[in-house]
Amino acid sequence: MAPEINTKFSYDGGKKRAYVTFLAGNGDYVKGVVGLAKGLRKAKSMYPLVVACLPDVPMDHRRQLLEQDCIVKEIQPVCPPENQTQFAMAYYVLNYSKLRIWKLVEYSKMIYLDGDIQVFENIDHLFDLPDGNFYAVKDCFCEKTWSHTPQYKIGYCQQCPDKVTWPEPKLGPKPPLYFNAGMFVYEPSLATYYSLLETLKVVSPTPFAEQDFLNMYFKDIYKPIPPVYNLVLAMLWRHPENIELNKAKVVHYCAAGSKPWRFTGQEENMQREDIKMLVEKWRDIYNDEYLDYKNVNVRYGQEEEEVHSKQETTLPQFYTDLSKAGVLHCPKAPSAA
Ligand SMILES: O=c1ccn([C@@H]2O[C@H](COP(=O)(O)OP(=O)(O)O)[C@@H](O)[C@H]2O)c(=O)[nH]1
Ligand SMILES: OC[C@H]1O[C@H](O[C@@H]2[C@@H](O)[C@H](O)[C@@H](O)[C@H](O)[C@@H]2O)[C@H](O)[C@@H](O)[C@H]1O
Ligand SMILES: [Mn+2]
Repeated sequence: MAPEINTKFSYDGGKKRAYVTFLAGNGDYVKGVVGLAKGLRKAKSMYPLVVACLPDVPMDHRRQLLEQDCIVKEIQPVCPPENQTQFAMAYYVLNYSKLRIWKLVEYSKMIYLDGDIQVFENIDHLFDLPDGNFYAVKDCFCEKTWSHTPQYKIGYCQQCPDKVTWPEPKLGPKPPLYFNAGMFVYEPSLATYYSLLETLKVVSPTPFAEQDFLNMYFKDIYKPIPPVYNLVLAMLWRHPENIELNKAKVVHYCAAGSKPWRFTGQEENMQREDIKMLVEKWRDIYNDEYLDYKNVNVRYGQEEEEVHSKQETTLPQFYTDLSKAGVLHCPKAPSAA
């Protein structure tokens, strides 16, 4: 039996890096997190996956995560101030607990991924984005879940800002760019962590819970990154002109009825061929036993070679992508040689 090899490095150039996700309850989101762990492995990510678990995550679910080589860390819930807010989804109140990930200061840079996200292509290069900013993909305001907002009411969306002009005289300044909080690149920091918790005490909760809160808190350092890094499924029918499906590196199964582990195809848009293809892509990874941690060690050696040889060739494309997106004004990309 080949010796167990630790197939994940947290360090890169002396700085500890890791992916992190959030798990609550004893329901079926654990399947999402197991799928994410296997997807990161298939994409040959060099960094571990930390799972921030609320106390109500049962031992059996934690065992499944440990078996997939996840780093399981228990976090305490974060409750927003007493409020009468109608959250877009009742369970969003538990999502404020995501704020605990700013306390993971054993890491210098982390990429947060929802448990209903899958990584189909290596995105390790995002860890090399310049420090001091908050990187995430712009969300879309066109789904019914946004019907409470002025932008929805007038048909305005940041994905197509010229379609409906924002009526500044009537509604005041255009809303700042708004990100989807299912995926973001951030730097853990105790100062930020305590500031977030203190600020939360004096901010009234809103329908998109911690996503609204994070957008408000980080609005001055938020830098949009291309939608290939977080394909919010509704974009496929709301803004297909902004999407190149075959280039999506990260897919976020956040549309109603799209969670792959409980997909029935009954809900609106769920009979679309692209949706059914993406659900199958997720299930292929989840059901692939060769991606289980216990089965990959023996093959680790030769695959690692591939990763190293491939690594040098991904950086220039990455810099081109992000400088094109206006995120990075970087000097001439390093030569591929
Ligand atoms: O019962 C739940 C609900 C949510 N989550 C976590 O909270 C994240 C945000 O919720 P969700 O993805 O359902 O929100 P959406 O992106 O669909 O609005 C999930 O991805 C999970 O990581 C969880 O662990 N258990
Ligand atoms: O707690 C609020 C949640 O808000 C976000 O989900 C929304 C958002 O994407 C809307 O734009 C869509 O219309 C909607 O379907 C979707 O559920 C995040 O994905 C999730 O992680 C979490 O922060
Ligand atoms: Mn999600």
